[in-house]
Amino acid sequence: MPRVVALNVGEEHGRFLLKVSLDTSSPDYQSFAYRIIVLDETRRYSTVIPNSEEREFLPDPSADESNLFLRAQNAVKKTQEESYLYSQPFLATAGHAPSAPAPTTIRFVQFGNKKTKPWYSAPYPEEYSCSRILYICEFCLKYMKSEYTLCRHMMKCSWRHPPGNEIYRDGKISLFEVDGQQQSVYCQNLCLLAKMFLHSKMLYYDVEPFLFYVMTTYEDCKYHFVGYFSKEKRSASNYNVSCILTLPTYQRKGYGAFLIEFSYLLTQVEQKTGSPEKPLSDLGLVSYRSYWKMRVARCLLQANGPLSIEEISKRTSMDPNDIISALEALSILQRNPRTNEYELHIRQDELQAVCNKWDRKHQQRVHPNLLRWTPYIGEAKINDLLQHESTLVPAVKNCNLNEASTEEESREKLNSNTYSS
Ligand SMILES: CC(=O)SCCNC(=O)CCNC(=O)[C@H](O)C(C)(C)COP(=O)(O)OP(=O)(O)OC[C@H]1O[C@@H](n2cnc3c(N)ncnc32)[C@H](O)[C@@H]1OP(=O)(O)O
Repeated sequence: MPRVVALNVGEEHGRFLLKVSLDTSSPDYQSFAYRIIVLDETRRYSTVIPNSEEREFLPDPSADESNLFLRAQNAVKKTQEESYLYSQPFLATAGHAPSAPAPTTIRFVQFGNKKTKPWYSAPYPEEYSCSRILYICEFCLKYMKSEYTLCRHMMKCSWRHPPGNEIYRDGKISLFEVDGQQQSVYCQNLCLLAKMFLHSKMLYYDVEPFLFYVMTTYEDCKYHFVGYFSKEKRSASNYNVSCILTLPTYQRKGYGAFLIEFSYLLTQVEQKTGSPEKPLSDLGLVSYRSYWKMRVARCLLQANGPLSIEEISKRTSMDPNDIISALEALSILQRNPRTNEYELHIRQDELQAVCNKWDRKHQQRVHPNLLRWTPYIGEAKINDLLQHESTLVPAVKNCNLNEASTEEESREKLNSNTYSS
């Protein structure tokens, strides 16, 4: 009888399975290099992978294997109960996230044609958390348990880009703005995906107050997902990024820096200053520190007169605290030990070196003239503006008053008049 050397349990297509790798040194199995046997609830071997025609060579399971199966089945049932608890949305959004990561058996994520190992567990529904490989459609972000389901889905899925407005395009790079309120399922799926690469992420289901900026690369007539950042529609704390992610397969290619630069461009258009939501992850911190250093160095190099931190903040849209941290990182801000006062020690060649290094590493830059975007103002504000506009344009107002019976109709008419002219 071959010796069991490894096992893995899970549920597939409603069947409870035990996958066992066998020691192939047994004489009966000499011709087999490696195999996985799937034992089902009836405790009979039901499938042999990879060559199902070799099934006839397999003996019935031994008592040991059957016991192993029962023990594993109980263990998995317990894990499923726990993972169900952690997957409850109210726990995740009410700030009661578990201190330990939720139990999961997901070892790989198949995203498009790329397979990645997740870094952390995400609260996918229990039947998905128990899959060894989670299959995700790279366009609509629907998650599935088997490759077969994904193949069937890909034949039907007509999405070829994120469900929002394309607000930036530069060659193959595009950015789409997706509203969490209008595309809640897509955005929830995006948050679950992000959770697999972020330890501290808390938002999974309450996506309505956020806008999502999704970055894609265009290839084979499709927009392939690269990364994204989310942003509160109205942030009381002046955060301009809530969560940022580059898919691991695209990391360390400059896309993260591009997304950061893009987020500051939006803040600049809004005529505000902003900062990323805290706490930052380790990777978030390295990426932001590197960007802040370059941005402040460039601002100082371009200055042709005295500059205050407030003025740097205005020019860069950065929060003053982040500017101070960048000045310290550039060793510009120093405390005079004699006077105990802070002084700026600027060396142009060092600042230039910082900028040159950044330019060499980050070929893909954000070009503000390619942005097609107006800041989010919300439906209530649009209604206010429309009302205000109707008092400013008497001709349109008269036309509406004559023809429209309700306020809503008159707004619709005003809209169609404004756009058709
Ligand atoms: C507000 C928040 O959301 S904080 C959470 C941030 N997000 C995460 O932690 C999710 C997982 N991580 C990620 O998605 C990515 O690592 C990101 C988004 C943080 C960075 O994306 P990337 O595409 O890798 O960024 P990019 O290639 O532009 O590199 C940015 C800088 O970080 C550095 N960096 C990126 N990854 C690493 C790494 N693994 N080790 C060391 N440095 C790294 C780069 O060297 C670069 O520094 P440089 O400008 O001095 O060369």
